[in-house]
Amino acid sequence: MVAEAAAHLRDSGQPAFRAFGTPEGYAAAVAESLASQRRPQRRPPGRVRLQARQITKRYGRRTVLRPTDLTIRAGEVAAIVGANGCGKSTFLRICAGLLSPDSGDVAVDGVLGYCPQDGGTYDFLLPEEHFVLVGAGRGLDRAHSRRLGRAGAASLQWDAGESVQARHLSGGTRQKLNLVMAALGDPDVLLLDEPYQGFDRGTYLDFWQHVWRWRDEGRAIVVVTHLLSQLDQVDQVLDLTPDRRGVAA
Ligand SMILES: Nc1ncnc2c1ncn2[C@@H]1O[C@H](COP(=O)(O)OP(=O)(O)OP(=O)(O)O)[C@@H](O)[C@H]1O
Repeated sequence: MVAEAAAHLRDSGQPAFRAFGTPEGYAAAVAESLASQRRPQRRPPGRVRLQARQITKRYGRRTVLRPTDLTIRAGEVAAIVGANGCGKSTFLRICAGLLSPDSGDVAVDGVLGYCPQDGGTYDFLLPEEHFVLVGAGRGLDRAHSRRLGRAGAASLQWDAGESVQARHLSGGTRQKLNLVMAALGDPDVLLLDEPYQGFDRGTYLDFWQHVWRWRDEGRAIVVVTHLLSQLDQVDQVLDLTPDRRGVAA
C-alpha cells in the first residue's frame, strides 16, 4: 500500500495534502476499505452491459489511447486508473458516446448514466430543474424526477430543494448534482469520472457505499479513480498508464 501511495503521489505531481487530503481523512478511508471487505456473498455477475473493443484515439500527432478493451457485466464494478493525462477521461467519454474513437467500437446494453469530472451542470438552472431535464430524457414526469433527485441528493447529505442556481453552488455540491443526475432513474450502466472531487470525507464514504449498493442491485459501474484504497474491492482494474496497460481481475 505504501508503494502504491508513493506511485500515486509521483503520478499526480501534486503535494501530498492535495493528492490524499488530510492524514486523518486518508487513514479513515483506508480503515473503511478494510472494514468493508467483510461483505456478504455477492450474486454472480449478469449479462454484458458494456463492451469496448480495441478503442484508439489520437489528438493531432499524440496517441492518447492505444487499442483498449473493457467488458463489464451487470453487478460488476470496474476501476480505470493511471497517471495524469493517460486517457482515462477520454476513454470514459468514448464509452459514454460523447466522443468518437479513431477506431474500435462500444456496445451498450441498457440505459447509461454519465458523471463527468467537471462541467455538466447548467449555470442558470436550479438543481431541481436539472433533475427534471434528465428525468425527461429517461421518460419520467416532472414530479417523479424531482422526488428522485431530492432523495439522491439527501443520500449525499445535500438538500437539493433550495432555490440556488447551479453557478452559485460550491464545487463539491456541483459534483453531487452531477452524480445525482447520472444515477437518476436507476440506469443499467454508470460511468463515473472521479465523481467525488470536492466531497467531504463523510460524503466520500457515502459515495462508495452507493457504488457497492448499485453493484448489488445489478448495475454495471465504471469509476475513474486515483484512490487506491478501494481497488481491492472492485471486480477489475483497467490501468491505462502506457507501460502498465491492461486489465487485472
Ligand atoms: N480535445 C483535446 N484536444 C487535444 N488534446 C486533448 C483533448 N482532450 C484531451 N487531450 C489530451 O489527451 C490526454 C488525455 O487526457 P484525459 O483527460 O483523457 O487524461 P486523464 O487520464 O483523464 O487525466 P487526469 O488524470 O489528469 O484527469 C491529455 O494529454 C490531454 O491533454
